Amino acid sequence: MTVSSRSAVRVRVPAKINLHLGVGPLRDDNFHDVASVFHAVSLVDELTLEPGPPGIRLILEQPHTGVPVDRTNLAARAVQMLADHVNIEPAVTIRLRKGIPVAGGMAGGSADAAAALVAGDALWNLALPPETLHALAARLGSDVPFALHGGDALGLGRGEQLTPLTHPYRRHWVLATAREGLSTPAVYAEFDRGGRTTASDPAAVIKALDDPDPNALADALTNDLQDAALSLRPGLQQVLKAGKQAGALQGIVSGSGPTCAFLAPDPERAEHIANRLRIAEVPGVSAVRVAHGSVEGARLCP
Ligand SMILES: C[C@](O)(CO)[C@H](O)COP(=O)(O)OP(=O)(O)OC[C@H]1O[C@@H](n2ccc(N)nc2=O)[C@H](O)[C@@H]1O
Ligand SMILES: Nc1ncnc2c1ncn2[C@@H]1O[C@H](COP(=O)(O)OP(=O)(O)OP(=O)(O)O)[C@@H](O)[C@H]1O
Repeated sequence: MTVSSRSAVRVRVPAKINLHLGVGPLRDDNFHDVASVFHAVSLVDELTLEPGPPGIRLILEQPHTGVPVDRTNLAARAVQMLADHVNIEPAVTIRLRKGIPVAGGMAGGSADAAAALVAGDALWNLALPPETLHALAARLGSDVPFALHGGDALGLGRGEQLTPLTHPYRRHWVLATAREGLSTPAVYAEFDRGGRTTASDPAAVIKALDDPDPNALADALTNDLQDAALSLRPGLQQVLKAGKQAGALQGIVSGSGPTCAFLAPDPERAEHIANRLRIAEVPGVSAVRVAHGSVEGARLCP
């Protein structure tokens, strides 16, 4: 198919934290049913898509070990899937600037896939309905649909069946990223070895989102994968302890980890906690960053 194409488009896409991650038993398709409360935070990747030579070329704007630059990159896979869907031979260059930690439990690759779908839709003037983009996103990965939508949402099934959760409150976070990533399948496999069969109920976190008091949310934060992540990376116990000592209301492993997310009462105290954590120099922590949520999902930059 021949398409009219713009010169270049740029998309910003956020990371996620799971405010609640309830995990059920392993399904026949080797995924787990989850009850996830997703929360998009202001740590972003930027993806630019521009016309290029035939094929899909990917350029990382800063070198990143662990991020593939071939067709296995989730952004390249998303562009290919979109092109196949509308019967286009792609001829594009993807430029990726990563602000989301790699293999950090913050859905960085998923974010790039969502950004690539939005960028391809715009570059090729497709104007696909949101349901089509959502369906393509779900085929790319369980966290990809949420990266398209952003905000706060309950995710059921593999995490791809989304119900938006609306509330007026901004939350303040300190994120301690790790020097070394954790593999999501490895954390789920460790969870299976634990033999747990009942997923935690997300009701308390959903209720706490409607409460202006951040202590309510702090008390409700839950991650059924946390013990598995801690068993694979025992040093995270020390990170969680250091965040609490630095003044966080609560600390939690983000998704499959190893990033730890700490809830702060307000922006000033988030900065203060971040500074104290930096000074503490906890082993294994590569960076400490402040973020807020929720923020919107993958969106074109003006
Ligand atoms: C841990 C979370 O980030 C929480 O939001 C997600 O559940 C993981 O989502 P994701 O990285 O998009 O995962 P996918 O790319 O769909 O799947 C990668 C692997 O994670 C495991 N996986 C993922 C999602 C799910 N509901 N159950 C699983 O068991 C499976 O081993 C799967 O092969
Ligand atoms: N665009 C991408 N950015 C980062 N990693 C990618 C990308 N495409 C593919 N990958 C591969 O995916 C692996 C997981 O990276 P990612 O940053 O998505 O992990 P994650 O944030 O822990 O995922 P999640 O929270 O969704 O489980 C990486 O180790 C890398 O091999």
